[in-house]
Amino acid sequence: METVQNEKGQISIHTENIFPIIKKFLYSDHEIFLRELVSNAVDATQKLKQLSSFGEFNGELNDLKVTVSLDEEAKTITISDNGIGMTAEEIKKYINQIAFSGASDFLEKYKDKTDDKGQIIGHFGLGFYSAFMVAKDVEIVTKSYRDGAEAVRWVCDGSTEYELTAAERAERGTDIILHVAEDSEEFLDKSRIRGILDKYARFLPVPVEFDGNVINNTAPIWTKSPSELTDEDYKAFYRELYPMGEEPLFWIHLNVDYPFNLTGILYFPRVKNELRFQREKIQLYSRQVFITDEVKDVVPDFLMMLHGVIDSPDIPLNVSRSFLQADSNVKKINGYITRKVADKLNDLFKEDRKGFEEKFDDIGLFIKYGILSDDKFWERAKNFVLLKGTDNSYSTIDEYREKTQANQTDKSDTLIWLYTTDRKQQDAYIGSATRRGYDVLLMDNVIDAHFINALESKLDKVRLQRVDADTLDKLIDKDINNESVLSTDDQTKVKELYEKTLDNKMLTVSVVSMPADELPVTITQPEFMRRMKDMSALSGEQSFYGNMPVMYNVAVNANHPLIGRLLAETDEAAQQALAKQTYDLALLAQNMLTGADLTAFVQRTVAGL
Ligand SMILES: Nc1ncnc2c1ncn2[C@@H]1O[C@H](COP(=O)(O)OP(=O)(O)OP(=O)(O)O)[C@@H](O)[C@H]1O
Repeated sequence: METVQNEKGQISIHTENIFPIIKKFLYSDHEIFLRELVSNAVDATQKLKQLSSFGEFNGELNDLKVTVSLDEEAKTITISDNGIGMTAEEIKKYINQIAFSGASDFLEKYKDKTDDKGQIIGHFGLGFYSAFMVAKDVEIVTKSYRDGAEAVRWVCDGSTEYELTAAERAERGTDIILHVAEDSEEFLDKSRIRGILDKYARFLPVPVEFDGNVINNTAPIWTKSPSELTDEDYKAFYRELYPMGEEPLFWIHLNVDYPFNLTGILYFPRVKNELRFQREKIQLYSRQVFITDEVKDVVPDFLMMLHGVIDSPDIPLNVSRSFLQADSNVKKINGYITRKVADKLNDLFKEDRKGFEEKFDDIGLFIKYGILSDDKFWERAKNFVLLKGTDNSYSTIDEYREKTQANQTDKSDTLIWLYTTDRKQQDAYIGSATRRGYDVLLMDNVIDAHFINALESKLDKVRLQRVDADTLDKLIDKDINNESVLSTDDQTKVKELYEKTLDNKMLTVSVVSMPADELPVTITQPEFMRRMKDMSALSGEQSFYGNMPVMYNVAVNANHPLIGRLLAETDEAAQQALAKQTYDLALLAQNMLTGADLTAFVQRTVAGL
């Protein structure tokens, strides 16, 4: 039997005192002391369980648990467990030596390597000594599980000296008693401690009791096998994570053990047409201990709008961000998650096309974002990303190619896909296009300006044009010349008349032979310039294109009967009035007639009735 020799000693033979550094360090993150101590307590109970399963511990396990308690009067926080406990020798070995050198190595390594908030990323590794971030004295009262072990007390006042004495403790296990320092009394508050526990200890595998309640779910569903779980389990867990959230669309259960360890559940939330989706909704755990919800770098950027949890002991948590990005495990994890997500989407598409279409308004944004940011994802997604038509039909890229091949291939053998960014505003143009049997895609999502560019660059011989980018004969130029009823001379006259009437350098007038049933005048905005302006508006940055004035083309339909009437008119004022009226009608069709111009138009029209 071991008898405890009372002793005082030096923890470290080094002269450098690490405690002032611990105190100053990670200032805004002092709360993690509780995570470190509670996870040590959990580890102590898990170790006992393991010993028992190996037959090395034959006593009663009883109910393994961790208790956190607060004594506001005595100004202490106590973390107790009924795990393996420690003998005096073990304290000297684990606390004085290993933990101390671990903590000082950690400090040595990371004290200069902080991020812009002055924090160490991941902040793992400080371990037991993080207690001194909030405590002036730390006391350990512990009794080993070993037969006949005696209880011991270790006390340290934040200098490198410690005291080890015999103590009283009825059962095996450990109490870590923190005598809270004056500047940390904020932690002597029930709701504060509860808040910290809820954050870090919510899914720890052993019951954690505080204030008479068990605060954690010891078996969160990501630790279970998918075959044990129902849809309702996944939904219930989502509600547990995000009580305010809408029901998720679907989810992916992640489970790998080679070449890295990772489990988790990723949920697809409903996002609709929002680019400001909520980020930082994925929580990162390491063996059920919450680490952070800043998963940037661990999860591919385009998957950041997913929700859920990832649990991996293989993600290095105490390295700076730039190291994390370069870490080969993190890269593999990124690739794995991207693959799993693509697989899931592909399955959904194959197994339930209708359901996939119904969800597409929600997941389309995300799929398109993935296509834009990750070529590997594009390789998969090109088979299931859907294009939505103004008739609300959905086609895959291949289906759409087939659908439009016959009627929308131009003279240079390029497929022209027409699209609208605003169904209402561009209604007149959509109408003209569909009358010719052309299909028009709906590209009204915030991300579509970029998606359109991506499609053009990834697909061979496909170009996208907004329905109002030019007259239809120019948009899909099949080299068919419509006969003009006007002579070349008359065409010049019409052009000059419109130029004089409109008197605007931003407008380029041309006379074009179009079918007689199209509008007499059409206003179009060239595709390239408009797209550049849209993209620069989306990026919110000042740019060359963003600052360019808007130029429009005014196409006068040579074959429209009104233009014939215009030429026949002998009075110049009447000619100009007609030109102006047809131009205003074109503006009106494009929703561009506003303010005083609109008022004048209405008055003129009323007067003419
Ligand atoms: N509640 C406890 N019961 C039994 N042993 C403990 C307890 N707390 C700490 N120890 C012992 O002290 C050692 C040092 O703890 P410390 O938290 O500094 O490091 P760690 O848990 O090994 O690693 P890290 O915290 O960096 O993941 C532990 O490995 C364990 O052996």
